[in-house]
Amino acid sequence: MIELRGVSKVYGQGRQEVPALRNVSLRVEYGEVFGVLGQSGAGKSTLIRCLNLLERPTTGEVRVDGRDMLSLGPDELRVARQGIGMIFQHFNLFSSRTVAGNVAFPLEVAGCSRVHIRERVAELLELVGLSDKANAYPAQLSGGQKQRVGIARALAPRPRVLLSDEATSALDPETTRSVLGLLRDINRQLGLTILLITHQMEVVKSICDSVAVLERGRVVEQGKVVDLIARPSTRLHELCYPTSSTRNGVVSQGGRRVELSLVGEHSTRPILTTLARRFGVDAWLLEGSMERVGETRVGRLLFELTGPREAVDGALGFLREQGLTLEAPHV
Ligand SMILES: Nc1ncnc2c1ncn2[C@@H]1O[C@H](COP(=O)(O)OP(=O)(O)OP(=O)(O)O)[C@@H](O)[C@H]1O
Repeated sequence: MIELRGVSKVYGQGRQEVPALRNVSLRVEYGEVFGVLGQSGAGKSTLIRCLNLLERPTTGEVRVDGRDMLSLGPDELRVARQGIGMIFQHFNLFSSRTVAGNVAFPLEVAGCSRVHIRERVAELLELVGLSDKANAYPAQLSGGQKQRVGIARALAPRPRVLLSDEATSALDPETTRSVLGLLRDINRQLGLTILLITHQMEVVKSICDSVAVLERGRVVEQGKVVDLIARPSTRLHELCYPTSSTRNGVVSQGGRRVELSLVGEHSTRPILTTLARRFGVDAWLLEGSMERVGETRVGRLLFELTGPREAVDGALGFLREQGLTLEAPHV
């Protein structure tokens, strides 16, 4: 659906050159919610702007919905952009237009009839839960409501792709959750592909199917969110559990230290009790957490096993056989 191949973007010239993207390749499948996670200055805005060609890459290829974006002439590009909706951190609403007027705007630009516009606007306001605010002005709305108007406006021309530029960064945690929930519903109901850029791990955990981690203009990691979070050696895991004691060292029981990720069904089993019963080892819990990543429960346990060497080896072998993601950091 969206593909970047070897995309680089350098701003400025000569000694003023700033490389914002370095050889970025990524692939977003149809119907996915794909997150690009990165700190300030990582190149996220540049990346999203290279997708709809608000910024032209210095080198590389950009494909959106089967179109080679860099080969399009001005008219074709205008049509292609109608298939790409966008929402923004600061909403970018017209303050002099009502909610309905804001949502109607792209339809007016596209030359749609008044009747069609009226019907479509009503339908969209219902979708985002703002039917009762049609005649309000942006200044009379909360941040979350403003972003809902932004979403309705972006969806008006029935885009195939929605780009979200830090859409929840200016919102409080509860409003963030409700706007993310709306995006997830829209993704499911309309089969809309969503690419969002964010610096918030919570956003990735709550709605993204896949993620690319961007650091200093490079994609350092890319894949399914659950798979990456569950593997202790990944950057996403490290970002997700920043205070992990595996590296800092906690009070040791002198045993074999194990870090375990429990995904889905595995997270519901009494794993430590099983080890104790079956192998006669003691499991000393050092750290643990259980949370939702999208709709999957993902648990993380850090513990030490003590007991006779063969028993500990047996317990570790058992964990491996169970297909549990297992890492035994050096003690
Ligand atoms: N128009 C420009 N001219 C020169 N340098 C730029 C321009 N736009 C961005 N940059 C530089 O490119 C790099 C990436 O910037 P970009 O805005 O893409 O990052 P970002 O991850 O979106 O950051 P933030 O989250 O702070 O918006 C930064 O070093 C930035 O200073």
